[in-house]
Amino acid sequence: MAHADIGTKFLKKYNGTVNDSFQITGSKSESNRLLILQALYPSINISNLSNSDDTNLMQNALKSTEKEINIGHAGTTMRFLTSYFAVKPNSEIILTGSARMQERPIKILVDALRSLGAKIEYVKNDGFPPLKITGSNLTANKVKIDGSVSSQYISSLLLIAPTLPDGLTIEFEGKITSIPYIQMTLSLLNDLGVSTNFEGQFITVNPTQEIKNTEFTVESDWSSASYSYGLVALTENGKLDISSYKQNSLQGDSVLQEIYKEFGVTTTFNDHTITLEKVKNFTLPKRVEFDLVKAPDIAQTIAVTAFGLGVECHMTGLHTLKIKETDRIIALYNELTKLGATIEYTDETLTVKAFNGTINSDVHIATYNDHRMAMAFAPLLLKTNINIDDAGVVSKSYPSFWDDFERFQ
Ligand SMILES: O=C(O)C1=C[C@@H](OP(=O)(O)O)[C@@H](O)[C@H](O)C1
Ligand SMILES: C=C(OP(=O)(O)O)C(=O)O
Repeated sequence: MAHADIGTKFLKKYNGTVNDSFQITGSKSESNRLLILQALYPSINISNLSNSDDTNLMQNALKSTEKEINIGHAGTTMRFLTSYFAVKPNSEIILTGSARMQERPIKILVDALRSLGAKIEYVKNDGFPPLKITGSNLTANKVKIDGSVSSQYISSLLLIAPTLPDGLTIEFEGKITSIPYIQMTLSLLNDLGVSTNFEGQFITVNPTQEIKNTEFTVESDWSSASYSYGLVALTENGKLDISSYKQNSLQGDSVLQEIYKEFGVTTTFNDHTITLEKVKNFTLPKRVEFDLVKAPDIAQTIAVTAFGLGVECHMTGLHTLKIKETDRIIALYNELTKLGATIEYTDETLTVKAFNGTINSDVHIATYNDHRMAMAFAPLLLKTNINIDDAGVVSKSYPSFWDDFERFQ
């Protein structure tokens, strides 16, 4: 989908107010975990499943009878299916993905599965997809893994762990990254009736044949909500009602509620709807600092909000950003600089310097096949005319993003 003129269209219609309500699709993280669990325990029913590409790819892969399955750009789909197919009886498949997916490392997970007895071979480059996976019975029950690169490897092992004859004990080497995603996986297992224990550098999962709970409702996606926060933050007195959210979320990105207070956006729960509201005449801080090691997916949204408001913003805990849909630190540097920003970065930090000039207009924002680049920059349309290249990339997690966005008119 080419949306090169989306900025011009938006600005022609936008009448200066943001006041609306809409429903955001289900969390792709919860959805993709529950789909794997449903494939392992078929009595599970899921409602409010995500309509994202990544979740559709997961559903299609689980139904597929083909020898080769292509999961496109979907990281969780790739990582979770690797363990799933490694234990699927009588199966032999090639699991592949987009050119970018073939650059996203998977060795840590493959080594862990192989140490448990799995049969996995690299089809092209060692350490990267595509993988040839032959299903087998894994009988070992202990594995050591580096937890500092991606929590998706850990969640992948945890999802199959209760189906192993003796369950599984995972021992972490190094610091554990993106912990809320591991806790989300454990909570869903606990809801199913699987008993788990996470203490220090160890997680233990007990073997489970019969599950207790079969009904699951996916909460809406908090990472997708971040773009509504970004939009409201850039208004004078905007207000948005979005649903369906829970006060006790499994999603680490619900920390947005705290983070956006710093930009003058309040969050109020009313049943399952949250109201985001910009505080009138809010006095912005000069500088903010956030450690995003537990919420890496909202880094782009925050960087753009801070730039749009002229607030200096220093973010740490970003070491995983370079192996996501694109190298997100470089992508942010490139695109914010085009708009006039001064950016400093290292491998794990990014600073947007205070800015009080005029944002450059008629700039093309490149999106690098990264949904979050398109959605994070969109709120800047309240400030200036920009063109978001390849705007259809949003479908990876939030297919109706532009429909929701174009309502603020
Ligand atoms: O488990 C998950 O659902 C996810 C874990 C995170 O990845 P990392 O653990 O690689 O940071 C996150 O960035 C991704 O969007 C979704
Ligand atoms: C990193 C992301 O997804 P994945 O790793 O699942 O491709 C994301 O959605 O921001």
